[in-house]
Amino acid sequence: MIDTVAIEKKWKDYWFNNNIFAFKKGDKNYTIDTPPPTVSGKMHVGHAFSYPQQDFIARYKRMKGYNVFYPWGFDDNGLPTEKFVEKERKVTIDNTPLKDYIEICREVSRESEKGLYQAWYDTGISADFKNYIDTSSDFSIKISQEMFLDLVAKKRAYRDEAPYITCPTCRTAISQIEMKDAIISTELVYINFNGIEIATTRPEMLGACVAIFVNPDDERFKKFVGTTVNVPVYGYPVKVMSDPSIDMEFGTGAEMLCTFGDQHDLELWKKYGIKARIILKNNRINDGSVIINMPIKDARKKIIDELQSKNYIIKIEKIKHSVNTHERCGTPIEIGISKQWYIKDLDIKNELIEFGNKIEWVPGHMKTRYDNWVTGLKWDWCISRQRYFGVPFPVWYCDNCGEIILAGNEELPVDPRLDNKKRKCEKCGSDNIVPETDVMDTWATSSLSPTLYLKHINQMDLYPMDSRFQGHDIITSWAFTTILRSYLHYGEIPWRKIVISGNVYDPFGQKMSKSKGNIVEPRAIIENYGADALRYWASTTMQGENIKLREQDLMRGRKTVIKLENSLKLIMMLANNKKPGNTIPEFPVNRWITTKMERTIKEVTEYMENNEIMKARISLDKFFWNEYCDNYLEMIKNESSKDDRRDETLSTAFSVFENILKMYSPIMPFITEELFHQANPSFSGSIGLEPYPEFDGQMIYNEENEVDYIIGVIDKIRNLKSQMKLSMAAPLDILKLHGDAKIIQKYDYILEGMMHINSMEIINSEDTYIEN
Ligand SMILES: Nc1ncnc2c1ncn2[C@@H]1O[C@H](COP(=O)(O)OP(=O)(O)OP(=O)(O)O)[C@@H](O)[C@H]1O
Repeated sequence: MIDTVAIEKKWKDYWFNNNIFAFKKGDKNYTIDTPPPTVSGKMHVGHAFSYPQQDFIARYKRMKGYNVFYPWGFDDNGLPTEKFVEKERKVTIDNTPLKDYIEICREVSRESEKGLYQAWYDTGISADFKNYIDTSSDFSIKISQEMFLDLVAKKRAYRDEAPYITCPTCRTAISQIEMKDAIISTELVYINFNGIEIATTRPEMLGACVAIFVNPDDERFKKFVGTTVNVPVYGYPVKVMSDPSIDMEFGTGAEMLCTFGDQHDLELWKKYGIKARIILKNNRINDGSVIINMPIKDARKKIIDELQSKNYIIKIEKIKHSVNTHERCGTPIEIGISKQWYIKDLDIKNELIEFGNKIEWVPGHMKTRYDNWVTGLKWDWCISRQRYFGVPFPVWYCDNCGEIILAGNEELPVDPRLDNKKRKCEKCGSDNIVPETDVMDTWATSSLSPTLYLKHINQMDLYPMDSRFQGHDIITSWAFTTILRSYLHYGEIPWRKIVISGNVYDPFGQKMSKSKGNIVEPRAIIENYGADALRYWASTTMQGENIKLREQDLMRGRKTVIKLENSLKLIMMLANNKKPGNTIPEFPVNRWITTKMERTIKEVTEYMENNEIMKARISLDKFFWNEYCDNYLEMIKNESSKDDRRDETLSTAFSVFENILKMYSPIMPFITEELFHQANPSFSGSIGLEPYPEFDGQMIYNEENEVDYIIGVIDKIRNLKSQMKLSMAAPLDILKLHGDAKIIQKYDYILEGMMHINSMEIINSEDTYIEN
C-alpha cells in the first residue's frame, strides 16, 4: 500500500530545505500576487480548492522556464483578526489597555499563523514560504502609511464630516465593500402624521424626521405636496415633498425621510439639500426629549409606546424586508455623521472601468461583477475604522485650530496613539496636539499586496505583476481596491491577468469561511487520500465554478496516484530495473504511443496556457489511463520480451511515462516527484524544475490510424470475452475476424499476444466484426 504521508513529508521537506521554490530573478520572470489569507480561524477545504489552482500555474510556469515569484503572506490586521483574537483570548478593548490589546492580537495572530502556515504547506503549495509577509508587521505598516501619505499629497485621501456607514455590533465605520443584503423580519409601523398616513420600519428615528416624501404620480397625496405637517410627539413642522423613487405600493405610499434611516434617506437628503437632524450617535439614540441615550432596540419600544399612548399608531404589520447588513456579523448597518477618512473614487468610475478592460479576466464573464460594482458605487471609500489592531493613521490634529498634522516619511512606521514625541502645530504654534485614534480598514493595506510583495524583495521593477489569483467572493473588495490603489499611486494596472476561482460551499449551500466556522479542515482528507488526491479534486471544475467536497473526485485522484505507481513498477519490471537509453521509435506501436503523447502535450499545453486546468487534466487522464495503460502497456507486455524490439519499446515506455509524470506534476507534485526519482535514481533535482514536455510535430507518425483501428478490434475482442465471461488473460481458440485484412495481418502478433488468441481467420471486409 502506498504510504502517501511518508512520501509527502519527504518531498515537501526536500523542497523547503533545498529552496527549490525560492525566487531567482532572471530574464524570464513570472510574478504572482498571492492572496494573503486572513488570520481569522483555520484553513479549510475552500482554501485547499482555490490555492492549488494558482499553484498548478506556478508549477507549470517554472517548468516552462520562468523564474516564478510566488510569495506568501498573511493578512493579520483589522477587524477579522481582532474578532478572532477576542474570541480566542476572551479579551475586549473595554477590559484591556490599548498597548496590551495590540500586543495580544499580535501574539495570537503569530501563533495562529504557524498552524495556518503548516496547513498550506501540507497541501504542496510551492510558494516561497521562507520569505512571507504579515500585513501587521512594521514593514507592511510602514508601506501602508507611506502610501496613505501619498494619497493625501495627491488629494485623494481626505477627512470629512459626512454621512458614513456604521455597524452597531462592531462599533466601527465600515465601507460599502463590507455590506451585504439580507432579508429580515421586522415591523412596519403605520403612523398618523397629523393628517397624512405614513409607514416606517424605523419609528425610533422619528425625532430625526426632516421631510415626508410621496410619489409625484400618487393621486392620493397630490394635495399634500408643498404643505407642511407636524411630526407626531415632537411637534415640529416638516415639508411634504415628492420624488419618483417613492414606491406607491409600499406601506401607505408616503414615507418619512430621517437622517438617516437607510441609504434611500441619504440619497433624498443629498438630492434635495435638506438640513439634517442627528439623533443617532455611537449607536445610541438621543433626541433630547423622549429618547435619552438608548440603544436602538429600546428606543424603538419607547417611541412606539409613546405614539400608542397618544393615538398616533394606526396599525403595526409584521413584514419581511431587505436591509443592508455588515457581512462580518450580519447586523443591519446604520448611517451616521462623523469625521472619517475617505479615498476619493466616485469621480473616476470610467477610468476604473477602463483599467478593468486592460486586465485579462479569467473567466472573462467575471469582469461583469467588477464593472457592476464600479458603476454602482455610491460612496467614496471610507477607510477609517474605530478599532484598535490595524494600521494606524500617521496623523495628529491641532486641538486649537483643527490643522491636520502628518508624520514625515522618515518617522514611519508610527503609531500616534502610543507615540510620545512632542509635536507643535506649524499653523498656529499650539502644542495641544491630539493623535488620530482610528486605524485603517484592512483592505487599505491588503489592496497594496503587489507593492508589499515586490518591495519585500526589492524588485519594484517587476510591477505590474503577471497574475492575481483569488475567489469571486472578493472581486468587489480585494480586486477592486487593488485596481483602485494601483491606478491612484502608479497610473498602472496591478497585474496583467486576474484568475478567479469558485468557492467551496458547505452542505447547506453556504460559502465555507474561517470566520463563520462552517468548515472542513483538509488534514483528515490528506491523511486518508493524500494531498495529491485533494489537489486532483481542485482540478475538477472550470475556472470560477463553485463546488462541494466530492468523495468520488478524491477517490479518482487517489486511484490515479496508485495507477502511476503501478505503471512505473510494471515498466521497471519489464526493464529488469534498468532504464534503457533514448531511441527514436521505429516500431508501429511505439510510434503510435509517441504520436498520441505529442498530441496530448499539444492539447494539455494549450489548456494550461489558458488556465483551463480541468480540461488539461481530463486530456491527460484520457491519455494516461486509456491510451498508455489500457492499451500501450498491455500491448508491450509481450513485445518487450522480443529482443529486436526490446530496447526501443522500453525506451519509449519510459520516456512517455516521464512525460506523463511531468504533465501531472503541477497537479500532483508529490507522487510525480517520488516516481521521477525512482525512475532516475541518480537525479538530484526536482521534477518541478524539469522542462515541461514540448510538442514536436516530427513525432507525429502515420501508423496512428492503423493502431487506432487495431485498438478498435481489441475492444471488440474484449467485449466478446466479457460476454463469454472469460478473463482477459484466458486463451481464445478460434476467431473469425472480418475487417481490413491488410492492417489486421500487419498487427496480428499484437492481437494474438495481447488477447491470447491461439488461432485466427482473417476475412477481408468493409465492416469490422467477429464471427464466433
Ligand atoms: N469557501 C471557499 N472556497 C474557495 N476559496 C475560498 C473560500 N474561502 C476563501 N477562499 C479564498 O481564499 C483566499 C483567502 O481568503 P480568506 O482568508 O479571507 O478566507 P475566509 O475563510 O473567507 O476567511 P474569512 O471568513 O475571515 O473571510 C481568497 O482568495 C478567497 O477567495
